[in-house]
Amino acid sequence: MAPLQVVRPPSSADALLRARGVTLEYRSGGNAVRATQEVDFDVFGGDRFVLLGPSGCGKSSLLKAVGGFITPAAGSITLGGKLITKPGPDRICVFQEFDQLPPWKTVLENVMFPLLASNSAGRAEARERARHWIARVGLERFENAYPHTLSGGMKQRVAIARALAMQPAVLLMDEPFAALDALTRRTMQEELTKLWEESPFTLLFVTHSIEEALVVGNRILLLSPHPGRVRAELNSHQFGLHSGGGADFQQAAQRIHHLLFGETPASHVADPAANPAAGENERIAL
Ligand SMILES: Nc1ncnc2c1ncn2[C@@H]1O[C@H](COP(=O)(O)OP(=O)(O)OP(=O)(O)O)[C@@H](O)[C@H]1O
Repeated sequence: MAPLQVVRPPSSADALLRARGVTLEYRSGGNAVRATQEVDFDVFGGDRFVLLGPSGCGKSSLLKAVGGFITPAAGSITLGGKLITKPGPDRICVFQEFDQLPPWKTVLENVMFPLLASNSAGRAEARERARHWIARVGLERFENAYPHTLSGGMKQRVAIARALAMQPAVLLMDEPFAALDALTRRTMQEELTKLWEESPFTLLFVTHSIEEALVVGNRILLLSPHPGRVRAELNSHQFGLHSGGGADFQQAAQRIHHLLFGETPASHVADPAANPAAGENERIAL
């Protein structure tokens, strides 16, 4: 195997979102379930940052903590230097479930709703912003449709329009395409990437698909199984929608698989002499 190169990320002082020593626990009865253990990561403005790992490693829990829905048992998460303690309109989440849209509201009403409910815009502005984003996701002909008349992919487009209309500091996505068929999933990855290319936003994206992580992300945090710990941080900006069949892409996917499920910790694979300051969690270029 060719030696892995250590990537030097921008200084963490410039991070928009910063997680430090984040341990997440759930209590049920007298027992505590530890979901993550001392997780560190930095997300910079305009990153497409992916949390990748096997089922149960705490990806969704980390997203919920960034969303402000759960509080770390230890450690902290800051956004723009401020400690996250509760949900806010600066962090909007798109989920996997198709029923995240109230069925009694039309597409237009669904997209307007959070803008109005959070007092982010008056009715006229909310309408204008909603129509803009509905058009950006290609649903202008469906403004007055109800969710039950839409396909799964169309419902996810509405959820994305609704989230981006809020202009969040970070868009949170929890396996948003996992319930779609393979072809639609690919299309949605393409559309999300295009939206980002047209006007970049900051994305924190959870998936357990290695391929999806490489296509969607520019940086990937690999988490080890339960409780989730940082296994490695990867730079994947060189891959995109059209690299799926390429040899480099396949090799990168295999390396990630090895890092996730192989026995050699990333810190042993990378050449520590190349970056003595990297510490416990190596940053690796694929
Ligand atoms: N509400 C909850 N109460 C108790 N335990 C929970 C709760 N939510 C998650 N857990 C536990 O926390 C751990 C991490 O779960 P989480 O859903 O964050 O993992 P994940 O990596 O997102 O998994 P998946 O890919 O399967 O969605 C698991 O062991 C899970 O059982």
